[in-house]
Amino acid sequence: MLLSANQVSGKLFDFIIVGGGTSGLTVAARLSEDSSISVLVLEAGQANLNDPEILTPGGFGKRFGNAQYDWAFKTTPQKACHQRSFTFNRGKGLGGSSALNFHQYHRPAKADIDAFEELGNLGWNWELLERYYAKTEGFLRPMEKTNAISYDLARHGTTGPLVVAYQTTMSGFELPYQLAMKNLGISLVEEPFSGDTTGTWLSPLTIDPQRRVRSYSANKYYQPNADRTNLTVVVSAHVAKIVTQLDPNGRATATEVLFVSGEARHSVKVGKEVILSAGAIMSPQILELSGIGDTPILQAAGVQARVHLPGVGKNVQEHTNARVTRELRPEIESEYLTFDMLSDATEYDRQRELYQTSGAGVFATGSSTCMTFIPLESISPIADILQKSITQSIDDGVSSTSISPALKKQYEIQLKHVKDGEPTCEFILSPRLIPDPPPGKKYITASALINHPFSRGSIHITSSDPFVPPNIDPNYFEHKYDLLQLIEHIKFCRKILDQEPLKKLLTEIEVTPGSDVQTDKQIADYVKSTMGTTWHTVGSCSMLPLADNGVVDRKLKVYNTSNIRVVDISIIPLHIGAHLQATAYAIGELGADIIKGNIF
Ligand SMILES: Cc1cc2nc3c(=O)[nH]c(=O)nc-3n(C[C@H](O)[C@H](O)[C@H](O)COP(=O)(O)OP(=O)(O)OC[C@H]3O[C@@H](n4cnc5c(N)ncnc54)[C@H](O)[C@@H]3O)c2cc1C
Repeated sequence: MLLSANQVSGKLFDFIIVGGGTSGLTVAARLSEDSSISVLVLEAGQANLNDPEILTPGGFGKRFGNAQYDWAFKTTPQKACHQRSFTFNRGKGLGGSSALNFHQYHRPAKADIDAFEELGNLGWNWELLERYYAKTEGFLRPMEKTNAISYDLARHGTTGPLVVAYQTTMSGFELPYQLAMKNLGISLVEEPFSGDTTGTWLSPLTIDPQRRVRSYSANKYYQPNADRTNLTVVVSAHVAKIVTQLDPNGRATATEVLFVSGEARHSVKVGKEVILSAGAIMSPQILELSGIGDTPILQAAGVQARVHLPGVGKNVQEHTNARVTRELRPEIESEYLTFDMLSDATEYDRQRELYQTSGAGVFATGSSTCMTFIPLESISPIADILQKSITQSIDDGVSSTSISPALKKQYEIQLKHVKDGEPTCEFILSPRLIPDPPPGKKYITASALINHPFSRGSIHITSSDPFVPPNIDPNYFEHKYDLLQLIEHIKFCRKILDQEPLKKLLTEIEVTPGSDVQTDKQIADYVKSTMGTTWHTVGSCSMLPLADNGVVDRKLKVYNTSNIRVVDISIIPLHIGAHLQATAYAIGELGADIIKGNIF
């Protein structure tokens, strides 16, 4: 049930979950299955329940920058990107980023998950995570079979709360894209949920195909359980700090959580555990505000250190993306659905009406569904040279000690994945010009993503004020390899759009980067000037051994605390080749089972 801050103020709860987002509401739903324990969720944003702006699938992106839904964090100026500051949109309100995301739902490659175990987290491997991915998923078979869709039902969860389904309204580019890829030697993947993602496939989406609405943690994990008397949710409750007591060995035990609602400050008492699920930006911030982090960073921000934990807010990894856009030929454009249509005010209203009356049109669709995951050698003739250069650069860093033994372990796995031909490059076809199309034309965009960056950034507080956002530094292109790879990706995006049968749908006009951008130097400059985030930050509360700068152990317990866990996407220690929501839900499901003592 939803209660006000005053109604819970001063009260005791067994479990207090900070953040009612993707992982947080998953944990809350599972823990409150046991009616003998009390669970409180504190969410900084509003409830936003049954809100058509969230539920309408094609409305994604429109809420960016709107404080009711989006934190809209800003990064520090990025020196390798002409000092640009990037906006890191993050969902605010019940559902968190699952209320703001673009609906794509899929799993990473097996090797990505097995790497968690290789880094010292016994049991965190594909075989285990596969069960929790399935537990979330309520996969629905497509109502109509098309040539572009292939799946193996045995690999999907069909009884989980989250509706996962293929898009009912296709853009029209799905098959031409897959055929173009085939002509480029990239084959179709029969079932990308199997742990083998290498190739081309269509992503299912978290859109309910019957009701044509967003399926997300608030309407699938919270609302069906909202009448449980042992599950309390308070919205507009901005958590400021976890209060801890130290034992003689310096181990911290959470006793209270302080939060601000409106102008008023409140505290709630914790009986068993505090679970941080505030996401990759805010979970490290709350730990640091609570005096858990790297002592010099805490002191500089005016926070008294309680537990010296240097890994907090470090090891930050972020997916990046850059794009090539071409115009659709005017004589065939009426046959294809693109989001560009919405930049025309009359068409926007027509599409809204269409969606409201019949659940059809652009607003019923999610974002891009055409995905490709492949190794660099599949797309670049200089892959080998680039890979030798990054290997050398890592070796040099290790010799000069600029790369720590802990980071070396991560890089060894990354280099092994490169050598083994794991799919480190991602391509997506989007039916639109990104970001803002002029009215009257249609476009398609081939985006290239760097999914396994070698660069590492940080997220740290600079103030003890919980309303001052942390300093977010993704440290883009710390390693030149990340940029050099992206240059090769852009060249391949051009090849994709220049390949039949896609080619014949397009005019000769390349909108971005444009035909005058040809040399590697020009492409590099284009990437630095236009590249975007993929909203996929991980690593800021890494699950790693303490000696390797870990923040949580394999049971997601914060080191040197007795009852504080982090259960969200921030615990991923090494980035994965997938969009993150499926993994955020799986971490929530697995985290709940760990807390219940069902596993480990
Ligand atoms: C714009 C965008 C598009 C994306 N598109 C996709 C996609 O198409 N497919 C995909 O797989 N993934 C996508 N992702 C990524 C994926 O949705 C997220 O990685 C995932 O949902 C994160 O889950 P989380 O539980 O870690 O954090 P969140 O879901 O972000 O939850 C964190 C919650 O904590 C709350 N909170 C934060 N600070 C406080 C505080 N101090 N006090 C109280 N509450 C607090 C927040 O308001 C939020 O509700 C996208 C992400 C974004 C932002």
